[in-house]
Amino acid sequence: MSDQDLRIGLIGAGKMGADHAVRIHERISGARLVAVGDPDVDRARQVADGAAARAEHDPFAVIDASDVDALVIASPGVVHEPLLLAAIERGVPVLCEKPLTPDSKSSLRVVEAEEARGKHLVQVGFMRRFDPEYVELKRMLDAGDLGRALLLHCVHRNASTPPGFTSQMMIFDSVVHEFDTARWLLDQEIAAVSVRWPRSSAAAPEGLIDPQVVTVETTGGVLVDVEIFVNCGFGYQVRCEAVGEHGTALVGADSGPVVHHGGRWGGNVTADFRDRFGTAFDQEFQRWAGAARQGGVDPAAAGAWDGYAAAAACEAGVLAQTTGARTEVELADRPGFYA
Ligand SMILES: NC(=O)c1ccc[n+]([C@@H]2O[C@H](COP(=O)([O-])OP(=O)(O)OC[C@H]3O[C@@H](n4cnc5c(N)ncnc54)[C@H](O)[C@@H]3O)[C@@H](O)[C@H]2O)c1
Ligand SMILES: O[C@H]1[C@H](O)[C@@H](O)[C@H](O)[C@@H](O)[C@H]1O
Repeated sequence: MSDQDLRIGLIGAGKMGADHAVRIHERISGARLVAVGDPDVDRARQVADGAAARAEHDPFAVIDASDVDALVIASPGVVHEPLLLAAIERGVPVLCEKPLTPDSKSSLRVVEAEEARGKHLVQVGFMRRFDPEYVELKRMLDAGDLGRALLLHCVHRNASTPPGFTSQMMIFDSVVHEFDTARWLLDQEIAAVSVRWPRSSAAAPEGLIDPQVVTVETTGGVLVDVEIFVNCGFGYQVRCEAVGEHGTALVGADSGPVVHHGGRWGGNVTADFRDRFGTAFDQEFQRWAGAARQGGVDPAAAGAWDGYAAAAACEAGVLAQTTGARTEVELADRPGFYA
């Protein structure tokens, strides 16, 4: 610990907040956790105790604290907007877990507040941008190694869903990652979204349409298909195969030790996102802490505009799911501030 450490306030002490607290405390350098805010103060205390930080039941007490240099928001997406607006007003850098907010209007308000403040302060936790394999795929596409990109085939599978997880959440909580990934990998916007589905898995809770297939058309003429299957039962799997004019590249093929034992061979499937993207989260946080010490955000990360664009694509996706129709994405003009 040093006097130069970035002093971080964490908001939200649930599954993700607890994981990020350990990350800050044990794995990244030049930063330490000083406060944890959660209306469930017992949870806040439990997470804070593990990192020698203090607990607050009011998240705004963390945002306003004079010993907090930067914020991590890991509360549910529906409560992000007021927290982000308060952080922007205070002028502190903030790493906000995805989604920026759950709808495009509130996301645009965050974008406008940041632009009015005149400083890039908001980073959105689309951690795939820091996964070594995705970074290599992005490099190949940028360099034109595969020729022009034509298709992305994406697979996004979760073992199971928590209670209350809805068909709409499969778009704005899960496929939001693929919307960001496609925009980032291709340097194109999402133009239109369509959603179809087969019969539901018997493992899907009552009322959940699972799996679904989301088709995305980009402004540059690339077609992206996403299988979202959130009760696949066997583990966490995220894949993306890019098809270019001269070749293909696949990210997320199973890797790790191949074990031969007891007359069988095979390997392990990761259990969840913490497992599969642990390295990406660590890298995301380390780089963000470095940028936040200088008062800003990491240019390699998703910013507020990216969060807004992903929210607009989600909105089109949810509408497409409801109406069954191909739905165009409505996007505001991109301000020069986000060029
Ligand atoms: N990047 C990823 O892969 C990934 C994975 C999981 C979750 N997430 C995101 O992380 C965020 C948190 O998800 P989670 O799974 O940890 O949820 P969770 O339900 O486990 O925890 C959320 C916590 O936030 C607290 N909370 C509720 N309202 C709050 C408020 N107004 N201020 C402060 N805290 C509040 C709750 O008491 C709870 O402790 C969500 O935005 C989610 O989408 C991202
Ligand atoms: O909030 C989680 C998280 O974003 C995971 O990365 C994603 O795989 C899940 O589908 C989603 O529910």
